[in-house]
Order: sequence, then structure tokens, then C-alpha cells
Amino acid sequence: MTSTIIHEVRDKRPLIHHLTNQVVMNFTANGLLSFGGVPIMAKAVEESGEMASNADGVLINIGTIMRNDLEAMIDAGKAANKKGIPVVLDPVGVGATTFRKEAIRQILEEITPTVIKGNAGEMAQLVDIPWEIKGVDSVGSGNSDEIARKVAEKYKTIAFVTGATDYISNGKELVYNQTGSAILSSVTGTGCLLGSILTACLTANHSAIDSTLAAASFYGMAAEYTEKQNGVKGTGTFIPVFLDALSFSPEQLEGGEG
Ligand SMILES: Nc1ncnc2c1ncn2[C@@H]1O[C@H](COP(=O)(O)OP(=O)(O)O)[C@@H](O)[C@H]1O
Ligand SMILES: Cc1ncsc1CCOP(=O)(O)O
Repeated sequence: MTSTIIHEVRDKRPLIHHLTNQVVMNFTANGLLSFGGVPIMAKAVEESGEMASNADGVLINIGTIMRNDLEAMIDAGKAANKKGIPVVLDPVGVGATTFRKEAIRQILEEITPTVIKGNAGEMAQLVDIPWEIKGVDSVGSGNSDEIARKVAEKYKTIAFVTGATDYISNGKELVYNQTGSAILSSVTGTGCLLGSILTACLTANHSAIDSTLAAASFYGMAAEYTEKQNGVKGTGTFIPVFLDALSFSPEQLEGGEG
């Protein structure tokens, strides 16, 4: 299933409109291009709704949200809902400040995300489960599977909780993914780039839960392939090899032959 979905996305080359954070814009654009999608970043309130209505999917990531970004995010999400294209919401650092909590509350009041994706600390915050965080990082431990189910039920969406094991739920079913590399958690922006690749995968003609699992599984396989390559000694050397790996097929990554 993963392979079918990835190939379908690459044939389509979906245009993904990003309202994302300043830390990860370039990395995200290059990662999505390598994967086989087409990125656009446009967060002016004058154009974000129009851009979304010309796109195949929308990613809303609040990592460096400022007051004026909120309207642009809501406009893009509403246009995507109206057009019937996927919207992914990444509530980066939502537990860190009241401003972020209020922004996510407003976004969720106005738009219906196809998937809400975040680390366990972010997702726990959305259902009032106590979880230790440090800025945008999740440093606590607990039941991510329960969090996935609760977020999905509360917001009537697909919830994707990332971590060493990723949990994905639609409120009834729960699936998990164990591909990945611990190095991913030391490279800033890897969760955000996953949100972009997830949005692209959701444009395939498959159920949202299957497409979400395909994105999680493929991304983890690319990381596993990367950490095994000669010359990858830490985060600095991981990044360029990982960007290359995102363009390979699942079969190439599994066979170690990119
Ligand atoms: N310890 C780990 N082992 C394997 N994969 C991991 C680990 N921690 C995170 N990942 C993977 O890294 C990616 C980003 O997840 P995470 O670090 O939880 O998000 P964020 O960057 O938003 O905090 C996901 O693909 C996840 O599966
Ligand atoms: C460090 C930082 N600060 C605000 S957004 C951001 C990037 C977070 O990226 P990720 O959650 O994907 O590691």
C-alpha cells in the first residue's frame, strides 16, 4: 500500500500550499521537492485563501505564528475545506504559551483539518492530558495511543502522534508505525517536513488513514536508510543524505540501493 500511494503522489506532483514557520521553510520546500511534490509558501492575508483554492493540499503549521498569520491560516483552511482538498494542522509548540493555545482554538473552531499531526506533547495538550514539554519538543512519556484516539474523537479527524512509534487514529481504528531513526528528533524541522509530505500523500486517491500511514512509514524508511550510509556521522551529514533519500522509492530504500 505504501508503495502504491507514494508512486501515485509522484505521478501527480501535488501543489502544496504551506503556512509554516520561519525555521523550516527552506528545508521543507527542498524536502517536498525531493519527495515529488511542489511547494508554495504564501502567508499574506491578501492571497492565502486564493492560493489554497489553486492548490492540491494545505499545511498549517503554527511554529512561529504571529498575530497577522492567524487570519491567513484560517482563510487558507476555509478555502481548502470548500474545495475539498486535504488540510493538515501541525500545532507546533501549542503547550508552550497561551497565545499558541488560543490560536489553535480559533483555527479548530473555523476549519476542519483532515489530519492533526504533532509530537506527543503537542497532541496531549489538545486533549488536556498533562505531558512534559520543552519549547517545541516533547520530553515526557505516557500513552501516545490514548492521545491519538482522544484527539481523533474530540476533533472528528485523523490524529497522528509522532515519536519513536507513531500512532494514527480516526477515533475507532488505531494503527502504528515503527520505522524511523532517533536522529530525526535532533534535526530541527523533521516533524514539520513530515507534515508537508503527509499533505502530499493525502492527495492520493486512498483513505486518509492509509495515506497517513504511508507517509509515516516512507519517512521512517528514508531515515533508516540515511543513518546507515557511509559518511553520515551526525545531524550535519544526515540532512543532505536524507533529502536525497526522500526521492527514492520504498523498494530502493528497503534494498539499501538508492
Ligand atoms: N526516537 C525515535 N526513533 C525513531 N523515529 C523517531 C524518533 N523520534 C522521532 N522520530 C520520528 O521523527 C519524525 C518527527 O517526529 P517528532 O520528533 O516526534 O516530531 P517533532 O519534530 O514535531 O517534535 C517522525 O517521523 C517520527 O517517527
Ligand atoms: C525550533 C522551532 N521553533 C519554532 S518552530 C521550530 C521548528 C520546529 O520543527 P520540528 O518540530 O519539526 O522539529
